[in-house]
Amino acid sequence: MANHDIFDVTIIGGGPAGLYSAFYSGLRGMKTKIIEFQPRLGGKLHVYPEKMIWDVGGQTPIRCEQLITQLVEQGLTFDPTVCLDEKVESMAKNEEGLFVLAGASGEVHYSKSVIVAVGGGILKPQKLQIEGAERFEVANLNYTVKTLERFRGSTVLISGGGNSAVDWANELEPIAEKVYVVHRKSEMAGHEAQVRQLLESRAECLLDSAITRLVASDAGDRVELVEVMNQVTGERRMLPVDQLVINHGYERDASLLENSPLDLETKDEFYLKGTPASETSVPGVFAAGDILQHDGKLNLIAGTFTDAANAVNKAKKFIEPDAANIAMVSSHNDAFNSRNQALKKQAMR
Ligand SMILES: Cc1cc2nc3c(=O)[nH]c(=O)nc-3n(C[C@H](O)[C@H](O)[C@H](O)COP(=O)(O)OP(=O)(O)OC[C@H]3O[C@@H](n4cnc5c(N)ncnc54)[C@H](O)[C@@H]3O)c2cc1C
Repeated sequence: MANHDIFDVTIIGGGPAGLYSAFYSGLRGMKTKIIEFQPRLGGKLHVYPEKMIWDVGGQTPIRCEQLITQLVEQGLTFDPTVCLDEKVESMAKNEEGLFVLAGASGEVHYSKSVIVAVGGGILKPQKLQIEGAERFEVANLNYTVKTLERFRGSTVLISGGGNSAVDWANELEPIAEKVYVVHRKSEMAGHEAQVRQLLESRAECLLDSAITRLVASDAGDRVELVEVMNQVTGERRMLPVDQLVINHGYERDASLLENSPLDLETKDEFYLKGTPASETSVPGVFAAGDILQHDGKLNLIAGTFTDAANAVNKAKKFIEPDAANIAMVSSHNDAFNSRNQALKKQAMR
């Protein structure tokens, strides 16, 4: 036990809630670790990096990708320990009162307090159910639209009919050579205005249809033709494509809370039932972001920041009962003295 590094707070999840928690716990002088399943920080924002975000206070419209960069930079201000590619499989408490987090890597993480910031859990895109499809993933089979530029001047086939599929089709339509949208139902399921925009655009929507076959290029690494079958008429079409985008929703891995032998009260069998001050039913375990549920909960990026600051303040009091309830505001906080001087020097250059 003595060989293990013990953290004041361990944050599970590196999305907006986890990153702001890391910033704020650093501000409160806590020894902080952040554990993220994905190979990068930023959370669910990586699902929509090209979208413009308008509803984060103090940010004029900002590309989500830029917001990720800023959130990460702020989250790392106080140099927390960051473990990427690590899934926390369970949380328990040992006889010494420490939280013990079991990582899928085999590593065990020890902490005096925990902030659960896992959002909607681990999201994995539903894969295209065609044998051998995975071999095209490096070349032109995509599960997200990371940059619009990748699709400029291309013939793109999007499979899916929900909000994201409709959104991507609308964004790609003006820059792509041709956009096909293949959806297995007879109507698109996205927001009404966006569906109308799509139906009135140059994009061709193939409803009641599904992908039945992929034909590879001569080199075998790219999809060249996609066979689409109308499930009502049985008609099959072979469509030449440059890029294929699959948006069939996400599988959600919510096993963390199920596997944890702590008396954590949940809501709708997944969310952590908590207080507006980010406390859960287990002392020492706090929650922030989309995973936290209470009557006043705001499921926005902006809401994650308040949750995070509350969670950190409560965690600080949990491990140091005599600590102040909240941190000194940043404009008067000594933690920034040397950084402010460096910034001033930089501005004078
Ligand atoms: C398409 C789309 C558009 C959106 N647009 C907006 C918008 O314009 N404005 C707005 O305010 N909000 C928007 N949202 C909502 C916003 O993205 C979420 O509210 C926000 O990401 C929640 O942040 P979070 O940190 O709680 O969770 P997440 O961003 O989901 O991050 C949670 C992180 O925890 C990790 N994790 C989960 N389980 C484990 C585990 N066991 N071990 C280790 N790591 C784990 C996940 O990999 C993930 O990185 C949008 C959401 C979507 C899907």
